[in-house]
Amino acid sequence: MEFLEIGGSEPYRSYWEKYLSRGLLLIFVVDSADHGRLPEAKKHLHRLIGTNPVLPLVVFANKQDLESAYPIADIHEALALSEVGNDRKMFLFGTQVTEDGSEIPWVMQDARDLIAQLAADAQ
Ligand SMILES: Nc1nc2c(ncn2[C@@H]2O[C@H](COP(=O)(O)OP(=O)(O)OP(=O)(O)O)[C@@H](O)[C@H]2O)c(=O)[nH]1
Repeated sequence: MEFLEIGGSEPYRSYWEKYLSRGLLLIFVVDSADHGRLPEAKKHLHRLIGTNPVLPLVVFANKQDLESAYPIADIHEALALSEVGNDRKMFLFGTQVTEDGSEIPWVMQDARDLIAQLAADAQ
């Protein structure tokens, strides 16, 4: 399985749609503590998934270790995930990673298994 990580900053955004058309699923990572940018993340997410009505979507609400992080329910609301529709498989995980990557939380392992399954189903 091949993963392509495309940065979220402005200069990289033009690549999103280009590569998405060749992808088996979309993994969209947001910073749960960056409250100010969630509306922008929501806008881009909905624009992206609007190009393919059935592409499976996995959202990582990352940085859950930070005190200021929005809980999952708030991320769900902020990204308007209830508007994603019933034709698409959609999953939302609260995630966090350690700085040196030494610990892989169980939720990441579950997410990995799910992603592998979704990719296999899409092939
Ligand atoms: N506390 C905490 N910090 C994190 C977590 N994940 C990433 N970081 C830190 O956030 C900073 C930015 O991480 P990047 O992954 O480079 O940022 P990014 O937003 O993905 O950058 P682009 O790929 O350019 O969009 C780094 O200092 C990471 O160590 C997390 O779960 N918790």
